[in-house]
Amino acid sequence: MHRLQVENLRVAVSGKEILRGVTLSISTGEVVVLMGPNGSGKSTLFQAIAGNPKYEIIDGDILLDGESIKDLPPEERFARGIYVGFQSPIAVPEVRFAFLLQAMMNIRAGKKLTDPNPQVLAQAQKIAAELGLRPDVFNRGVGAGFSGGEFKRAEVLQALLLNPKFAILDEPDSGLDIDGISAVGKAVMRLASSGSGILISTHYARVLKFIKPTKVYVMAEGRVVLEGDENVIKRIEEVGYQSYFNEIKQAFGASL
Ligand SMILES: Nc1ncnc2c1ncn2[C@@H]1O[C@H](COP(=O)(O)OP(=O)(O)OP(=O)(O)O)[C@@H](O)[C@H]1O
Repeated sequence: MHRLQVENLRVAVSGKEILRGVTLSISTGEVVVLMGPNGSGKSTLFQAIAGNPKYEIIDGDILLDGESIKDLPPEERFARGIYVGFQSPIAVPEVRFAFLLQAMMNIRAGKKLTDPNPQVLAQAQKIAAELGLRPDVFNRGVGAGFSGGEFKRAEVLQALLLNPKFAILDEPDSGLDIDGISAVGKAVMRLASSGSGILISTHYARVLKFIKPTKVYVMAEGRVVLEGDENVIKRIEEVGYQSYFNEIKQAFGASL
């Protein structure tokens, strides 16, 4: 079993402190859902875990199996088994999607980027069919004219191909049609049952139709303020964040 821990993480962007002490953990095989109002810091956390240098770690740590990875470059974190799918992936139209997938798998296997690896495309085509992703995407540039839903499916496809220790997916359900939500939800559960640890952010309880979380975290103003189970998601959907936070405060006298 592997464990990814975020400990009292404080992160600044452009000199502004956004994360103000985030603590959470994920083990392989778990499906952890991260919720929180707009601007609470979910994407910032994902960028910091990925190692985006624009996100300055002021304090705290990120540990993989007890070892700090916060000073490692993004590619080394990737090589160690952490895959992060972003909320708004960047298009790189000059690189064919099929080439990106082959390069990604080669890097992980310690091979040269350009080494031919025809099995990758065959496997990716199979996964694309499961995700309802049109096969012509492989011959297009990365993100070149991808619709919002195609972008999201392409991110999840990469996670399925890699079967990483940890797949961290920022709102993988946003912008997807009903079939897409179902396909992505099932894919996430399959990834977890094949041993990956999953951390996904979402704004909607509809994911619960397909995803059974082992744990739910809620962020507010740069911190994790609550940990619970899927009932937390259901209640937030019913009453909204502010009323939910008020209910918790009244019940437990907690400061959120
Ligand atoms: N480069 C930046 N400069 C200044 N503020 C930033 C920068 N990047 C993010 N922020 C701020 O950090 C806060 C957290 O943003 P973040 O995108 O992490 O939130 P989120 O929880 O993912 O929100 P959403 O649910 O809307 O996607 C926001 O107030 C945002 O405006």
